Amino acid sequence: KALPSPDLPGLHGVLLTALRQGAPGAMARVDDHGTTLRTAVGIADRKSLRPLSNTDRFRIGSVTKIFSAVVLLQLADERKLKLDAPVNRYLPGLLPDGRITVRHVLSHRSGLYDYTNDMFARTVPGFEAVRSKVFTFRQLVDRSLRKPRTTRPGGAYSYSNTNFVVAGMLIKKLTGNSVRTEYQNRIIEPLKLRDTFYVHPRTKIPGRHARGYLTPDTAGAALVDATRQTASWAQSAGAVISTTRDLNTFLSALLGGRLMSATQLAQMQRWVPAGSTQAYGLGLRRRNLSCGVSVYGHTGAVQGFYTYAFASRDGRRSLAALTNTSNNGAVLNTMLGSLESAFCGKPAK
Ligand SMILES: CC1(C)S[C@@H]2[C@H](NC(=O)CCCC[C@H](NC(=O)C[NH3+])C(=O)[O-])C(=O)N2[C@H]1C(=O)[O-]
Repeated sequence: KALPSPDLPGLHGVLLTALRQGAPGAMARVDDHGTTLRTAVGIADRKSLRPLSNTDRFRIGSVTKIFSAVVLLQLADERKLKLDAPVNRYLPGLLPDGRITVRHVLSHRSGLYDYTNDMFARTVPGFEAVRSKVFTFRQLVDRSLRKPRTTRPGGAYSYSNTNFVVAGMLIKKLTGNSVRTEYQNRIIEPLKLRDTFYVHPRTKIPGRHARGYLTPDTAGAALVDATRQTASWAQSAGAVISTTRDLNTFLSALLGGRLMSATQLAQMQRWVPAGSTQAYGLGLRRRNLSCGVSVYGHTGAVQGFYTYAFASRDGRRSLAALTNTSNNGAVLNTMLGSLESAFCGKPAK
């Protein structure tokens, strides 16, 4: 069943609402069976007032989790990894519970506590305390292990960045390479993602980019320029930099079956409930939209940037949307409307 045509005026309206709610800028790109629609409002830089553009690079936050999941599923195709094997088989002694499997980790059912809950309990002080820090994967996992598990292994979905730090450790151990090398070799180069980078722990976003502005917890307080950070608190859970075009190329390739076997793509889409209109697979979210269409991708929230990156089941239509603010629930919720405009078209009269 063909999707309704994308509603570009509606999409533009969503972005203008995000501006009214405090985002300096917002943009979106829809790629639909070879046709591209773009829209951008507001500014990339609050000092120079340069307008935001879809050519601007930005931090994609947890959309990074799809990159990590793709690498591990390719390793499963190469028989270097079994999804239902315990993590401790590959990383002896890492986790205190030998029952936690790779699948549990990639579907947020490991029960591993999310260390960012404490790290960012106070938004700006938490960010300032880590923005220049470089962490090892082990240090991040150790922070998590100081707290009790949130569920038994294979229990209910409970989102945790710790899971995708463990995913990064698995990538390093199973390939002998850095996460950066594996992203480059398996995703960025094959798909020619010219504006996609993993530069951790360098703090600069390479080339032309949007500046990102963190909204403080105190209402009315000035936005904090969060553009420069190591993103070392996130790494394989959230440190990739990209653009709307590259994210659409990536998601179209993924859902079009060009990044792994059909068997592994099916594994990636074994869903567990994750809220009333959401489900989670392996590093992949499914969102059910008001028009009955389901879309597949991930959201990202990293200091200064909110990202939505989703595609249709066959990958032939994709949307990437960005606002250069974060810690602003109204904006995050408003931007959900970009999915409706892109995949459900004009609302019924
Ligand atoms: C579930 C999410 C939305 S949050 C999760 C991950 N981002 C983080 O865990 C960072 C949270 C702190 C970011 C910060 N917020 C605070 O400090 C609040 N005190 C801000 O808004 O800039 C990501 O990205 N994921 C999104 C996802 O996966 O969809």
